Amino acid sequence: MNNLAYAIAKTILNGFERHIFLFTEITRSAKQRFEQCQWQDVHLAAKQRTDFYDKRVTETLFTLKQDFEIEQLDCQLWQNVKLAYVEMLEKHPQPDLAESFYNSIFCHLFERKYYNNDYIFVQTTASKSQPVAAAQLYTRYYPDEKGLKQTIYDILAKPQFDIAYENLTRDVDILIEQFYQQSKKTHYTPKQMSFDILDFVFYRNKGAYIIGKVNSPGGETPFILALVNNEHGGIVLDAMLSASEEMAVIFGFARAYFFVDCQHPYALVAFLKKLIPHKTKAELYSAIGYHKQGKTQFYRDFLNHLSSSDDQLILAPGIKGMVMSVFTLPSYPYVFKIIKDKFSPSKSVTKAEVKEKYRLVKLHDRVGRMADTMEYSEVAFPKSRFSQELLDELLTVAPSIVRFEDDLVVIQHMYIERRMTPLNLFLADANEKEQEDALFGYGQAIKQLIAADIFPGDMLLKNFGVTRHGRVIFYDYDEITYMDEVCFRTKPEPKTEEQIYASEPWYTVNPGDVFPEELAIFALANPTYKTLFKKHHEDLLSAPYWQQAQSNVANGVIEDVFPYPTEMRFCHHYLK
Ligand SMILES: Nc1ncnc2c1ncn2[C@@H]1O[C@H](COP(=O)(O)OP(=O)(O)OP(=O)(O)O)[C@@H](O)[C@H]1O
Repeated sequence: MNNLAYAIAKTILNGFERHIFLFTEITRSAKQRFEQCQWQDVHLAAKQRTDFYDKRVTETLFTLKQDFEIEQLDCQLWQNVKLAYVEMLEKHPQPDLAESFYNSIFCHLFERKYYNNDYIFVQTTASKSQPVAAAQLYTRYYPDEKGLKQTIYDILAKPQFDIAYENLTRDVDILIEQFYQQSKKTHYTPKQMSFDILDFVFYRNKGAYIIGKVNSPGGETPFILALVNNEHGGIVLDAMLSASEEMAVIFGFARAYFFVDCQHPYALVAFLKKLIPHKTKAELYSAIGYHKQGKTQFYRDFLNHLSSSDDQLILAPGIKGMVMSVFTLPSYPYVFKIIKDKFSPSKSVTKAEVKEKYRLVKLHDRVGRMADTMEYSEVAFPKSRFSQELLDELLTVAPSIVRFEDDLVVIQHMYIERRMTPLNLFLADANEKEQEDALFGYGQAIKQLIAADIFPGDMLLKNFGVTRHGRVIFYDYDEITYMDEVCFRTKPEPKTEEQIYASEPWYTVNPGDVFPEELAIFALANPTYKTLFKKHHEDLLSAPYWQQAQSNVANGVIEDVFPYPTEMRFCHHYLK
């Protein structure tokens, strides 16, 4: 192997290792933030960590350009760089992530035509790595040895929290009862059971989660145990979830990423995939904070799906966006969103501002109410897979970023996110019970977003989607702002005839003024929807609710958002 290739490969690996070092450091400190209720710091750390990867890529590119004067691709040299890198990864604990980092570097340096396995890791070589297979991820407990309760105490003591549990006896009794109620597979004697518990606590927002499974002759019962801090120096077991749908919601694509101090994400993702089969590996990588790896994995999955399907990419059902053009592959549950070259006159944002808003959402706590997006550059699709209508549309609305290369359509920049059913379409097809649930969810989504310092801007029904779990999620980010950028007002009462019949507002309206009562006029014009919405969220139709939310945000109040139904909380068993 030539020395130059080796030196370049080593520089890239050094950049990656610095990334892992800093990522691990900030991830590890999540335990302390949980114990000490440092909720503002939790958000800050989440924001900072999401940015780490891009920062390390930029630094590494700088070093490479400076040390090796890289300009044009030397084919032989870079094939050797990849070989040297593969060799270096043989005993590496995170070969999968290191490969993605390599891809990021290469793709920043050279053109798309070289993005193949000679130069980058389109396909991974990581699964052959030994250390990953040997990773110690979980501890097996046998309740027969010390008794059921003591075993559960041992499991809960393992994280070695610096603060005590508020009332362990009470919580463990409820926990045992919950297992009994939720899963028949746990109806066995301690002698017949064992528990596999992941050695890492998952931290996110104000919660901590212990994840594992019960093994018994009846089969496996995967579960997630949610812990919260009572903010008076005690930890409380808050809920136990064992239904796979509920577990999937905890790992949902609209949540912030977990902080999990695991040095073997490849093995952890494989373990989680068995517990929550609904989730793809890509989603699980993202959920544990490796969102760039999630992106790599998503693209691999998507290429596989493309080669094993034959349906056409089409415009996404629903009302067309004024800023984004959105398309989808019916057989794949994602949408592809591109920013149009020109926006409708009613939109005053610029392309750069739209990108900035999407970035804000990536870094902000999404509180289970904003879809996560993956941002891609230079994405190539086979031209034969586009419907003519879609191709015509893209070339009309975004010619500057769509081009043809041989039989490919290459899109210079796009976002990819989970496909949902637009709320306006969902409501049109729903029965009254489903409509009520969805409108309840719509109001909840708005309440949780504003409590998390996100003013959604455009709250029309078409800007929200309904997931397959029935959750309502916001996905139109071009008008969002922080709460202190708006002024919530009540419309003044008209007094004179002139004012009553005025076709334009007779009072002054400043930029940033918002009249919450207008939500009922614009978003809820349909009287049935308005009535159902008002049943649960009448408060959202007047300014004081919003002003209170705004002042809470300004005072640093961070509300609890539980990623599970409130009726599952253990406190219902002892608080009356
Ligand atoms: N995740 C998704 N799942 C399903 N459909 C979606 C999704 N995201 C967007 N759409 C569809 O594409 C349309 C336009 O998307 P979006 O609201 O993001 O664009 P926009 O240009 O920002 O909209 P607006 O004109 O309201 O500003 C939506 O109304 C919806 O029909």
